[in-house]
This record gives sequence, C-alpha cells and structure tokens, in this order.
Amino acid sequence: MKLARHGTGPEIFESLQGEGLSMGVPSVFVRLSLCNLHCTWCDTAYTWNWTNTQYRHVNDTPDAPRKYRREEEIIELDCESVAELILKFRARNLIFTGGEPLLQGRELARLAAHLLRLDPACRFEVETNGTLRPPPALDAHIAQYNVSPKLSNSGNSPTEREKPDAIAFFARCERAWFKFVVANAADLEEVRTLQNRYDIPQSRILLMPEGTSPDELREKSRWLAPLCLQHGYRFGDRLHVHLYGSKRGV
Ligand SMILES: C[S@@+](CC[C@H](N)C(=O)[O-])C[C@H]1O[C@@H](n2cnc3c(N)ncnc32)[C@H](O)[C@@H]1O
Ligand SMILES: Nc1nc2[nH]cc(C(=O)O)c2c(=O)[nH]1
Ligand code: SF4
Ligand SMILES: [Mg+2]
Repeated sequence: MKLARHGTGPEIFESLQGEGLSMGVPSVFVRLSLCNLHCTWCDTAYTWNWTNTQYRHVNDTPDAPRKYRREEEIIELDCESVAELILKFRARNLIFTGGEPLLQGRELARLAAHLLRLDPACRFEVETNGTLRPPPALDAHIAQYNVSPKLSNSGNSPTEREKPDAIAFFARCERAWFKFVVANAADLEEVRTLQNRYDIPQSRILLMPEGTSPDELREKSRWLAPLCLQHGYRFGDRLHVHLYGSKRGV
C-alpha cells in the first residue's frame, strides 16, 4: 500500500475528525499517496504533486551523477504493518484519506478485513473525490463515505471531475455524505445542478468553505453560512484548520 511520507514514517496520525458529519470524533487518519485529480487549492498536494519537490538523491557517491527519486516521497508498506501502526493509537474511528484512497481500493479492503480481525471495534470512513466506485469487498466494511465531488473552482475539467457511474453510486448510498468545497457564492448553482442531475438527497449535502487558514475560513463563512440557511444546506466547517492552521499530520 502506498502511503504519504511524513518525516521518516507514513502519515498515520490521531486527531479529531475535522470535517463533515462526524466532525469532533477522535479518529486515526491514514493518508494514502497518489490522486487522479489535481485541485488547484488541494491542501495535501504533497501526496500527488512532486513537480517542485527537491527529490532525495539515491546515490551519495560524490563523483557519481546525482539521481533523484520521486518514489522517495511514497512509503510502501504491507497491510499487516499499516494495521499495526494504526492500532497503536487509541481511537477506533479509522479514516482512509489521501490523495485519493479509492485508487487503492483493493489494498484498503484487505487492510479493513485485517483490522477487523485484530479489533472488531474498528469503524471505517473514506474521504473520496467521488470519481471512483469502491470495490464491493471494501464497501462491505465502510460505515461512512465523505464524498467531495469537485466543482469548476477546483481547476479540474468537467470530464475529469465528474464520473457519472461513481457519483450515481454514492448518491444512492445512504452511508455517503456529500461535502462540496465552496469558494464563491456562484458555486451554489453548480452544486444544485449536480444535486438534480444525480438526485442527491439535500439532507446528505454539506457545504464547506475553501480555505487553509482560520482567516480564510472565517471570511468565506460570513457569506456561506447565510446562503446555507437561505437554501437549506447544512454548513460544514474545518475544525482542524481552526485548531492547527495548515500544519501537516493533524
Ligand atoms: C485532501 S482531500 C483527500 C480525499 C479526496 N481526494 C477528496 O478530495 O475528497 C480531503 C478533503 O479535503 C478537502 N480539501 C482539500 N483542500 C481544501 C481546501 N483548500 N479547502 C477546503 N477543503 C479542502 C477535499 O475537498 C476533501 O473533502
Ligand atoms: N483533523 C483532520 N480532519 C480531517 N478530515 C478530513 C481530512 C482529510 O484530509 O481527508 C482531515 C485532516 O487532514 N485532518
Ligand atoms: S481530489 Fe482530493 S487529494 Fe486529489 S487534488 Fe483534489 S483535494 Fe487533493
Ligand atoms: Mg485534510
């Protein structure tokens, strides 16, 4: 399984769920590498975008040509080792995120099954961009999907960000909650269009302001909160950003 690197180890950390329906629940986050989208405002671009990365050199002989490996940004571990790291923490609400975790759906299915054998109290959430259907073997273990389909404000093209088969799956799934990232008031029209096109129940939609600092969130919340009230959408904040700013691994 390919995981984001944080310092010398993979990015597996304990924190309060900062977003969505279960905001505030003590959780363990497992951050996977790679993404099939490239949102301009992605707060974890280090999981997939290495264009400006100072690659680690793999050959430290002074005279040899220097070779840099972007793979060094990824840690690859088997599911038994990942499970062991996860269960060192206290929380049993486990959140698979990334990057786009459903790119590694089969590996996650094996991980979830293994974790449940070790501790049946484990509960699983998946953070996903809603472009990929989870394999049935993974779906069988997931209590909650936090689906964040991307709007045009993300900079992805319509064909990249909207995969009808996947979004229709989540629209029908009562365990899926939709979390749209809103950057401008006009984004609400796009939300409404997607909602109608895929028949997404309004009760499973949250609107979350775009932002990676408390100031940005507060500024956008000032107009987004009244719009939520006016249009009957649930407002979703970003608790971890208010608590820790844009710090990694919290
Ligand atoms: C980094 S993504 C990983 C999971 C998956 N790739 C996705 O996009 O849902 C986790 C969550 O952070 C949100 N997010 C990322 N950058 C953000 C930003 N600048 N402002 C608000 N939300 C952001 C995403 O929309 C998603 O809901
Ligand atoms: N505390 C905290 N809550 C989160 N909810 C979703 C996150 C994510 O990056 O997927 C996230 C995160 O990175 N930190
Ligand atoms: S889909 Fe998620 S991980 Fe991928 S670029 Fe967008 S916000 Fe980042
Ligand atoms: Mg995050």
